[in-house]
Amino acid sequence: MRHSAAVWDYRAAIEHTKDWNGMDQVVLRNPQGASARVSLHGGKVFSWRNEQGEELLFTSSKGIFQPPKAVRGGIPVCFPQFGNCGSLEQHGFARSKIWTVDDNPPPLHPNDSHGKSFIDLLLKPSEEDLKCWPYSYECRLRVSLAANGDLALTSRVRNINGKPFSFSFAYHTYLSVSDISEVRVEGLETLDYLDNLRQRERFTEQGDALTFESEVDRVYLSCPNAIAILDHERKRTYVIRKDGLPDVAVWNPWEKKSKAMVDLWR
Ligand SMILES: O=P(O)(O)OC[C@H]1O[C@H](O)[C@H](O)[C@@H](O)[C@@H]1O
Repeated sequence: MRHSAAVWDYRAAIEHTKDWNGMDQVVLRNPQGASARVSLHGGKVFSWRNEQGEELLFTSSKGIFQPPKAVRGGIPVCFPQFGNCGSLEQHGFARSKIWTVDDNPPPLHPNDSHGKSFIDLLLKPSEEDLKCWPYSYECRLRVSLAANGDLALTSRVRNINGKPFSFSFAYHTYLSVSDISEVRVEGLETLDYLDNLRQRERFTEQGDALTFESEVDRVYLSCPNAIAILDHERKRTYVIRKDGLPDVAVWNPWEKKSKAMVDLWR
């Protein structure tokens, strides 16, 4: 008896293109029509759409793309520093560097490859970069879009020459939500957090879910590996799963009078 099966060619689901500014970008698609767009500027996922074509990530309307500035929105990669806890620029330099595509990436695990498209991006220091941060590293970012539309980001940082260094790392994910007063975050209850609005003083979360009535800028410590963001108005729930990253930062700016998100960028 002969068997036949449709073979999923992940390469066919990847499109290399350019944005209006001439910057290289990569579009991943899944068979159901979901997509993710990744810019080589910053290695940033700046669009993630579901099967209905709805955008799931927020990008500032003032975020006109002008390298080397990082537009506020999408999923900026914070490396080798998160926030301003170090000598480097806020959130490190990775989000404003030009990454390259690895044309020969390690394959997906066979049990986890059906209908999945992915791209591996690499960041390595230039001679100029070494003057600011004198460590030889290779940062790999794999962005994958699954058959069910799930988006996954996986990073690996390699020390190239054995000279020790320490770093912090974060995915600064901007999710698109409706009215912020209709949003709640579940999974952070009872946890300790550092409040950036109070000189990083330590508090314990008291509510049964986090809601937003004013500006919030916190780092929750030692979080569970799944949290949920419920958007009641849109009837949409984002479940964020993580592995290997202990803390969760929650930031929502606030325009006091209009209760609208402050739509700024630097
Ligand atoms: O303005 P950016 O550099 O993009 O950073 C945006 C925000 O990032 C973090 O979440 C910080 O805790 C905030 O204080 C900061 O304002």
